[in-house]
Amino acid sequence: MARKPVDVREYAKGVLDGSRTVLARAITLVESTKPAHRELAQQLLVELLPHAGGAQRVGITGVPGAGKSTFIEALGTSLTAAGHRVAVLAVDPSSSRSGGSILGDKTRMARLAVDENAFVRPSPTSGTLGGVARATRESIVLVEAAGYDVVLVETVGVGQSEIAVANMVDCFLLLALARTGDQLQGIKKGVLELADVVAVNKADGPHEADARKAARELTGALRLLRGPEAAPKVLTCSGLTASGLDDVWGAVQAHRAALESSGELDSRRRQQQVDWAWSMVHDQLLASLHGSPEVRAVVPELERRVRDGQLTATLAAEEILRVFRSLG
Ligand SMILES: Nc1nc2c(ncn2[C@@H]2O[C@H](COP(=O)(O)OP(=O)(O)OP(=O)(O)O)[C@@H](O)[C@H]2O)c(=O)[nH]1
Repeated sequence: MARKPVDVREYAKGVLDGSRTVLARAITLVESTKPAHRELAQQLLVELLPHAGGAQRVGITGVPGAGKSTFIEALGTSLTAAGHRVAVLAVDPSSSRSGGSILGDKTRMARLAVDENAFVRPSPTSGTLGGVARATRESIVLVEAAGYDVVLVETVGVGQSEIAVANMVDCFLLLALARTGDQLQGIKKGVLELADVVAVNKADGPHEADARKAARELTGALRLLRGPEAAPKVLTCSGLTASGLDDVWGAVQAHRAALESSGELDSRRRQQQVDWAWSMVHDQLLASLHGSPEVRAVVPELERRVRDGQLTATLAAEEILRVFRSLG
């Protein structure tokens, strides 16, 4: 077993040399919330940033049961067979509550987990969505520096985590399911607005016709929602039989090529960095507000008075902010 790296240079060298053990440890470092680790992690990221940015970053979402792990396993193995190096990361804030990650679990991607050209990492399991998303964003830098040229970031299609993932990738892929009667059931409008490519999954055997019908309906719905120009392409595929995966990957690449030729890829990534900085400011301000004993001392009473109609929400917010600001 490799010796544990002790300083930033050693970490950086190990990552750049493609050591999986050091890469795994470096990710653990960026996931840590301990101040000493945070400082070391930031130094490491500064060191590795010049070597990052080379991968195709793809977000993958879908409701639980949409077949994300089967799809990623099939797509990932076909990409490694074609000579790519594939990293799979995940954003699953529920894992911080349950203590166990439902996404990116190695046992769900048995073939990819033992593929020497793939690196599968479960979702970080500590902290808020902001914290989990930060760790995953920083892990993208690490896996890119380690030479992975495709980064797949998986997220479960419930809650705010899709927005976080859409903001860290070049292409956001939605895996949908055919559901007779109500094809849009379970897919939130917000996710339809974020998707760059949509694939109706499990288009195999007796489900194939339903999947094609769902794809047509989704195409119509997306044109209404986003306009004919901006509406993403809707395809059908099966993670189980691997049919249609080439087309889905083709659509992901076509989307990237369009972004690249218009110069938008670069500006999108730069804007993502700015948004990321601000989202950390928001998270940290809120965390220090909620963590302050002075604020906590006044909040229950203010909330009670708002609930009872004795105080307006505006005045309550002003009072909370006044107490927070007075702390200097
Ligand atoms: N027919 C068919 N079944 C599939 C396909 N992909 C996955 N399944 C089945 O659907 C179920 C869920 O698949 P997973 O790949 O675990 O799905 P997931 O979206 O990761 O699900 P969660 O882990 O619950 O989020 C499993 O029973 C799979 O065998 C597919 O392409 N076709």
